[in-house]
Amino acid sequence: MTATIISGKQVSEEIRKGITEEVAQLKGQGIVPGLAVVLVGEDPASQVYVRNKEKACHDLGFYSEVHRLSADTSEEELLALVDRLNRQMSINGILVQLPLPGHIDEKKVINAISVDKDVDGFHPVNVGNLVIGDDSLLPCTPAGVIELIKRTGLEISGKHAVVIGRSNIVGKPVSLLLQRENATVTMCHSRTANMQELAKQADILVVAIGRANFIDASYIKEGAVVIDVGMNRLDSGKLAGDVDFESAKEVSGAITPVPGGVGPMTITMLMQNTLLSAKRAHGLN
Ligand SMILES: Nc1nc2c(c(=O)[nH]1)N[C@@H](CN(C=O)c1ccc(C(=O)N[C@@H](CCC(=O)O)C(=O)O)cc1)CN2
Repeated sequence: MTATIISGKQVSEEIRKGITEEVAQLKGQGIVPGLAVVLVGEDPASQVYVRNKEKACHDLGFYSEVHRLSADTSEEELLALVDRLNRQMSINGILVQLPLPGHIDEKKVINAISVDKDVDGFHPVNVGNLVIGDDSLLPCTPAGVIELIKRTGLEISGKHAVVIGRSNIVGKPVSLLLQRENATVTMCHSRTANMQELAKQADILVVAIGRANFIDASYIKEGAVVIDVGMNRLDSGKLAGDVDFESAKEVSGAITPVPGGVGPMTITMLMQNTLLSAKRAHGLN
């Protein structure tokens, strides 16, 4: 079987084109979506992601502010900045880049972000609305997974989806979103006894466990859609997903690569959330 390679880069470009057009229309009404990104410390990967978010704002016509704070910034100082951004009219979305240094309580910071500006979709109110199926800002990576499947023209409704991983950021929300799209969802995690047997029943297999190349062809049903959310930096410096791509592509019907699969969708969905938030702030949508 020759698997379709699902390009997150290509889907991302399509979505960004649509966002750029909408932003141009809003500008005609005097509305410019604004995103504030806050980075604490000098984590090299976080610095790259923040630069990419700043570039996305520039490319798509958003107003952007990047607040680069030193690693010894206190929790109080960070909370004061979030409070200021919550009240700043030109800002529609606030994102605090994770992970934060150990002396800062991540939960406290996320809870301090205004629910309406929480473009990461991490605030407990947005998470709760996702659980009960109400409208909310959706977490970017899980929302990106759903967009990727749908825009590739693959069916979700009525399919058996198996999600490997139960993190708050990916596994849990992606399971809820697949269920919302009428998939029947099975969740697996590190204590699941018969993971291989369950995974092999999946029409759609989403993997987010943080273990490089863990899932090979022996976990995959012939023709299944395989979505790899893993991003593991190997000693060689190369990036690897949680799925052994070379092995998995021999049996799957469609598969995302790493890099170039789910990753590029994360920032694009962030821009989409910021646009949505800006429209809502002006009584549109
Ligand atoms: N506040 C947040 N912090 C973090 C999030 C998040 O969604 N919100 N997610 C990750 C990092 N992240 C965005 O912040 C992110 C990770 C990866 C990519 C991406 O495009 N990956 C590329 C490969 C990039 C590379 O070579 O390193 C790909 O997979 O093709 C975008 C965004 C943790 N923190």
